[in-house]
Amino acid sequence: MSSVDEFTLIDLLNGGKQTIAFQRAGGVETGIGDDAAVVRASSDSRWILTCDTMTEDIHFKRVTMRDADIGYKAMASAVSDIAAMGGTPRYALVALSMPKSTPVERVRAMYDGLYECANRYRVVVAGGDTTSCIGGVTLTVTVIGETEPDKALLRSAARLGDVVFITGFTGDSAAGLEWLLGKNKPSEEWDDDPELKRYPGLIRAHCRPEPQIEAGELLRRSGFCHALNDVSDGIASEAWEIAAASNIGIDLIEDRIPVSGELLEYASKQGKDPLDYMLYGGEDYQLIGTAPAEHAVELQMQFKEAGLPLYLIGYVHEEHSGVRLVRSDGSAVSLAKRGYNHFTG
Ligand SMILES: Nc1ncnc2c1ncn2[C@@H]1O[C@H](COP(=O)(O)OP(=O)(O)OP(=O)(O)O)[C@@H](O)[C@H]1O
Ligand SMILES: Cc1ncc(C[n+]2csc(CCOP(=O)(O)O)c2C)c(N)n1
Ligand SMILES: [Mg+2]
Ligand SMILES: [Mg+2]
Ligand SMILES: [Mg+2]
Repeated sequence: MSSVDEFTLIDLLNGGKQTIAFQRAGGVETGIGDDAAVVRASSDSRWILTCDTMTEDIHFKRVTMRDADIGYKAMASAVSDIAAMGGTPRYALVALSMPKSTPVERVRAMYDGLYECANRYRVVVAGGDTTSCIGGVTLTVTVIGETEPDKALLRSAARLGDVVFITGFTGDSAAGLEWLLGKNKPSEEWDDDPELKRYPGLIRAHCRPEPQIEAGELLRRSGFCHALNDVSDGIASEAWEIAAASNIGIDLIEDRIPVSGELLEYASKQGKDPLDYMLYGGEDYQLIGTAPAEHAVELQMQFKEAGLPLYLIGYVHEEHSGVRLVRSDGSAVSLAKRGYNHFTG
């Protein structure tokens, strides 16, 4: 396994040409390769299908998340992939695997968090599955969302003449994770430690991410959005996915990428560059996408009216493929397709 990275592995799992033809005949309009699949539901509706897994020691530890956060984030990360398609989440199925020794109170707390998130985004939990397992707790949340025909916002839709936007701060979650791992304190004891109250925004970003459903729906309804992705693996990795799927290049302008005050403070205390967290950290669940430059101001106005932020952080480029970072002095450096990768990271 060590020689296969996560993305190469997924490419090996698409079932080959016959399966793709079978998927098309079955009404799958967008299959493996985007944040979620798009499937014909009726003449005027499309289902959006996605699932996301959170597993102990890979996505969370006792020292990085409270039990209620684990359930909340499992639901939030799956809902986020519906936002990344510009869809409206409707139903969820939840698969839970846990060791026989797991205290029932722990599971209860996880589900309190999971339902809190589901209620907030109006997702109906319609069922699931439960098994014992060897090892830690694993939660897999499948979400079914909805959109209109030809309205799903795909990674492959970026065009020359587009600007690149993002819906909010990135890097906070990765910094929060680093801070919590450094503290190494079981979450039950966080309240007793005043030090842990120093970066509430970073901890919130890591433990209670906010999937950008409202922004995704606004982007869909505006009719201006071309490509869209949610930031689960870091800006660099997600921008690369858009560039590769759309066959274009992307330039990100360093000074335009929004950064939170807490991340600036935290990174400077650690003697680190905040950009490392922003570009390569992941689990931010903001939306990054592209829209035609001539509609950028109007799109920003619509976001302003809705009380939502939208930052223009770059543009689509034809002179290169991949992603570059334009620094303050005007120089452009290639960004590695680096980010969180389950099998190489
Ligand atoms: N084991 C698998 N079998 C079939 N398809 C898969 C499998 N794992 C992932 N996929 C598909 O591959 C595509 C990319 O999946 P991936 O998990 O990288 O999505 P993402 O939204 O980019 O990232 P994240 O998991 O961080 O949300 C999706 O279309 C997904 O449905
Ligand atoms: C204890 C601990 N160590 C590391 C991380 C970081 N991490 C895990 S998965 C992932 C990418 C998104 O997941 P996926 O691609 O599965 O959606 C990231 C950034 C964490 N959250 N907890
Ligand atoms: Mg995604
Ligand atoms: Mg995934
Ligand atoms: Mg996801």
